[in-house]
Amino acid sequence: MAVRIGIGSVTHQTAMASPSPSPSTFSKTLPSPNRVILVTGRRFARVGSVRTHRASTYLPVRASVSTEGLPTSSAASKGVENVAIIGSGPAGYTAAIYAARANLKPVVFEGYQVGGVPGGQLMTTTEVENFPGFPDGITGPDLMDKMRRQAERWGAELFQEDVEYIDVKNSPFTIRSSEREVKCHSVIFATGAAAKRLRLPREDEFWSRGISACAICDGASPLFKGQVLAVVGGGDTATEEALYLTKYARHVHLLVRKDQLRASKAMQDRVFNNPNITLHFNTEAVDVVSNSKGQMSGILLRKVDTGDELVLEARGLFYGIGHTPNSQLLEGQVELDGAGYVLVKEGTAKTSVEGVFAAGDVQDHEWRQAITAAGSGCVAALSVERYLASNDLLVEFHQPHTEEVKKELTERDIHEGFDIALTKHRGQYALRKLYHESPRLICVLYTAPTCGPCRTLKPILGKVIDEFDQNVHFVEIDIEEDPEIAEAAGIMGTPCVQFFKNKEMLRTVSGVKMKKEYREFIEANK
Ligand SMILES: Cc1cc2nc3c(=O)[nH]c(=O)nc-3n(C[C@H](O)[C@H](O)[C@H](O)COP(=O)(O)OP(=O)(O)OC[C@H]3O[C@@H](n4cnc5c(N)ncnc54)[C@H](O)[C@@H]3O)c2cc1C
Repeated sequence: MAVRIGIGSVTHQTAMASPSPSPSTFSKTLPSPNRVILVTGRRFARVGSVRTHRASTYLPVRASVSTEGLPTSSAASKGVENVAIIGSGPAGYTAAIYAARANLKPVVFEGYQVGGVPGGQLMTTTEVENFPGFPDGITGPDLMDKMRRQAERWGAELFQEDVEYIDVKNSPFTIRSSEREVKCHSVIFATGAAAKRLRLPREDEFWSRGISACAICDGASPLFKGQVLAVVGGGDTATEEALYLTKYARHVHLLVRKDQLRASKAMQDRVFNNPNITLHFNTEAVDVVSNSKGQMSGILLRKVDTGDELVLEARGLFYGIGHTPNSQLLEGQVELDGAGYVLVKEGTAKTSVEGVFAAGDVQDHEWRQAITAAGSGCVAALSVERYLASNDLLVEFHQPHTEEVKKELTERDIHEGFDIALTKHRGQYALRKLYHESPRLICVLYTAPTCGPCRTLKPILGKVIDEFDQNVHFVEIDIEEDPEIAEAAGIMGTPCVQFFKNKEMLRTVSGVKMKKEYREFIEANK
């Protein structure tokens, strides 16, 4: 049923973002001096809120079509890429930066839903305080956005797609996602690991707001400093997390489901001898409880031997129940350890298969930090370069130098910039104008600056909108810049997409959904 909401007259003006193609050229240089291919490409000048930026892009043309009918990535020598990188956490993007700077033009599968979101685990956290170079800290999504832009700037080809199939038994290797197939001489596997969760009823509500899976990352944050905290688990991870948290917490409770610890004897002794840790055996967490301000205030516990339930006062709950490496695609092809971590030769990124390298948490059950993942991504990319060169497989791609044109938006741009003929817009001024004047279906994306999934959704939705250019209008609303309009539209969280037509609200879609869901709705309502 259609719902009507009122978006009144224009009260505030903001800038618009709209792509305008301008012709340019780029060259792709192959090793032999007489093999230089010049191709006319396109660059897009974007008018953002403060400046215009010209970025070089590779030609958006697919070189060939695979036997399966899927497009390949852009042209490489005989359709075989130097390297495919799977994963877009710190390991994947660092590998992409190094490989791109080595002129390898890496193809990066950033992922979409399987094994995390594009940008990896840090997209799910707020402040990152320990990544070098950011003395005042940086939010996880901002850090990953910077890494992504750096990879893109040096020429990495990025696809927000999950890899569904890999064949590294036959050379060249085959990587297949839902949308394309790539043949490549080498692979960097950087698919990370997911912290195991308890799936408590209110877990999503308090994730990063009281519940965490990383004491080293979050223990010192103001949310937890000086508070009573709890850790779940009985192995080395949980005991280590509990001991680490005693540096910052007022007191730490260790919740163990069994009647004993699984951790090493040395760790057990350290826990038993620490007066700031209270052990609770035969105890499981059932849910978290909150106070009247909506903050986490305790944990509902159940004694597994008696069934008794009680609330333990605590402001934080840390999961120390292990991680699951995202290595399923390599099962049966590359050697994994008992827990599924990719085995690499010590001190290298080399796996049991030549040309297949692994980096980051998927091969590291011990350190699991952004900086160690980034470091191993660097090692993997440099190893790929050596591998390709020593096997005479390396094909170099050179990007032309491009200048960045900065333009401050003037008041006049803002007043006169609105053009209903353009498809993509930004801000409440544009939304109000379109709401009243557009005959097209209007797709509104509500975002927030610190929302990681918003950054995942933006390019995805952008591509779908491009498919329906002229049939749809798109507006992005930053709910911090335009709180009134978000409130009027009843937005409770971001990302959120609303569709309007003829002043009727047709549908609200919360969170990040598969591309086809947006595509099908637009197709049916355009
Ligand atoms: C809540 C939280 C807070 C943290 N805070 C900090 C911190 O403050 N400091 C710190 O140093 N570390 C922190 N960490 C740890 C840090 O995030 C990880 O160590 C780091 O992200 C590992 O990087 P990675 O590149 O190996 O993998 P990930 O970041 O896990 O990225 C894996 C990537 O692989 C992709 N992927 C998976 N499967 C597929 C597939 N089939 N196809 C395509 N792509 C796929 C995913 O989409 C993702 O992009 C935190 C972790 C969590 C969970």
